[in-house]
Amino acid sequence: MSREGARAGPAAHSSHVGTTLPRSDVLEWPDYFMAVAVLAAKQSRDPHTQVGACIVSSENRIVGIGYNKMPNDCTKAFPWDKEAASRLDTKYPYISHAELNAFVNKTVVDVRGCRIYVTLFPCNECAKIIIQSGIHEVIYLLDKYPDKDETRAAKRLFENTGIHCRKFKPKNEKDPVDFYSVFGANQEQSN
Ligand SMILES: Nc1ccn([C@H]2C[C@H](O)[C@@H](COP(=O)(O)O)O2)c(=O)n1
Ligand SMILES: [Zn+2]
Repeated sequence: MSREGARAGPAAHSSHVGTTLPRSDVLEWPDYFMAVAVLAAKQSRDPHTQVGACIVSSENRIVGIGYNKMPNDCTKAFPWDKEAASRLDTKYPYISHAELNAFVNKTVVDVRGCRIYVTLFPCNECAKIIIQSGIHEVIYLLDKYPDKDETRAAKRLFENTGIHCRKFKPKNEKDPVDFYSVFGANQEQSN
């Protein structure tokens, strides 16, 4: 069917008001939400890894979006380095994670029963926020650091609390955005 919509023939027309059929080739919800997370990630100033998160209610409403960033007014005052003689001179103690920012930016009081779409598997600190806030499902794009203690601890926390984690699988044939663009060209897509 053409993307411009279609004219209903006499048979098809019987269950529709008017003569023009509604478009059927729309984005599936999961692809839409992960695309929003990817777009949010593209706002990140992290020179190495851009991360996005999108919290979604059981009624498929977006209730929070975030990306990894330095706290407000700290973008220039703190380092972006991954390595330094002291961890205090790296970005890690200062950066505010995408999941935390999505939670801070929430537009509803309560996110219990929501799910979160994230471009990177959550760390243990974000896992704690997810658990404490009552989010019950995590859909992630890439498990980039499966061997890091932060990831392993997050998995333990999720397993222990029954939070369902699953890898995102696009539903539409054509990606609405290049999902893996935030991870660079040669990123492994299987994990
Ligand atoms: N759950 C997570 C884990 C990490 N991030 C952010 C923190 C850093 O900005 C970046 C990871 O940097 P890399 O070690 O790959 O240079 O990802 C996050 O937002 N959420
Ligand atoms: Zn985190």
